[in-house]
Amino acid sequence: MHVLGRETDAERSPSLPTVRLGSFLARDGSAGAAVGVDADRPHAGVVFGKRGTGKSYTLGVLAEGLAAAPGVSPVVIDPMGVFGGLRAAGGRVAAPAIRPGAIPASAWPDLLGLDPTGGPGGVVWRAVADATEGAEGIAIADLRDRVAEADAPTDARRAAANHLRLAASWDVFDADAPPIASLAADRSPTALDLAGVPEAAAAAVVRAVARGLYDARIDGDLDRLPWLLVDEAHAFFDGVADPALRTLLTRGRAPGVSLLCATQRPGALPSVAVSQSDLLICHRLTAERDVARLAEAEATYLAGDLAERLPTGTGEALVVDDATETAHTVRVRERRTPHGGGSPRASDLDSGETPDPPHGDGSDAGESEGTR
Ligand SMILES: Nc1ncnc2c1ncn2[C@@H]1O[C@H](COP(=O)(O)OP(=O)(O)OP(=O)(O)O)[C@@H](O)[C@H]1O
Repeated sequence: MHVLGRETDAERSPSLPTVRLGSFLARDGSAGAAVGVDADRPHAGVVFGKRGTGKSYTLGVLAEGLAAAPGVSPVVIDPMGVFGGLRAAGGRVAAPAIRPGAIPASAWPDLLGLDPTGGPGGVVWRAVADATEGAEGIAIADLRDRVAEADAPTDARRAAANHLRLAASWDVFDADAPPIASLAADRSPTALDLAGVPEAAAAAVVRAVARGLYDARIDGDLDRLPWLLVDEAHAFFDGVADPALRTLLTRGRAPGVSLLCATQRPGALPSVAVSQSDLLICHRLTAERDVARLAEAEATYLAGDLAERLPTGTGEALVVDDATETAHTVRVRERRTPHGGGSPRASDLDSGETPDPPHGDGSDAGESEGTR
């Protein structure tokens, strides 16, 4: 098997943790040798592709494979709620829950859409800083108590309290939330279902999880090597999650934390996401800005017209392997667990409905199943 992200080490290679990705795709469309992804060492990677070309599916293939690999633990950020199928691989789907103290005081104004330099933003910043100093298990209610006692104008205190009330309504903050390291304590994959969670709250969750996994490895609280798989990643590089994701990209490999970002909008990711990635899996892309981001991999072996080289079929991808400095076309294997993405098709629905009577047969159509 050709293993992406692994320096050639022919003797040990077959026994090292590897995730099966698919097969090489020959020019005539036939499947060639098996292709895998190295799971022995930590990596940073991106999965790109237009809508419907197979990004989430590929992320699911990787999550399944990681769930079967020794010594690692996949955690999936699932903004669309499509990774429930991982339960069939022994995985769990968790509602997001983070401690308010997981977001640093300096990031709270931004999280609440407040100006950090003064007024209500300043009141919130101080309240979080004071409340979290030397204390754990802080609840949003504690922060509101601090705000009420703050030495600040009434208007600023009232606005700060209102914004904290809004944050409480997101239902992601919980003073008793389990430590982030518990998400990656064993090999079973965890999908954090963020479907329907407000954007700011989802960003807070991603920040807390990315930073929490990193800190847990640095502090020696996590035996396994976590892999954070972020679907729709463009949504998280533009807000409070950004610094934590950048930390994983630039410094995650030293403590052993991997990051895989999937997006249909590569152009909306920062350059560092591509320049720091040693794994690049690219399904079909057409927008110039997105192809340009891919070109920033600055790999000479990618020279030529990239858009031309991208395969067109669903589940087909160009993979760029930094370790061996090669680019190949692959067909991603089929999932072993159910995939929740893709658009619904009317022909897949088993409605049990009686077909409509032929037009003009004179019968009283009455109230049909579909209109009740
Ligand atoms: N490797 C594959 N093998 C077989 N079918 C696949 C493969 N990859 C994708 N598909 C099919 O294509 C559909 C779309 O894939 P997927 O949901 O991953 O798209 P996407 O690129 O994530 O789109 P979106 O941006 O809408 O989330 C899937 O539901 C699945 O049926």
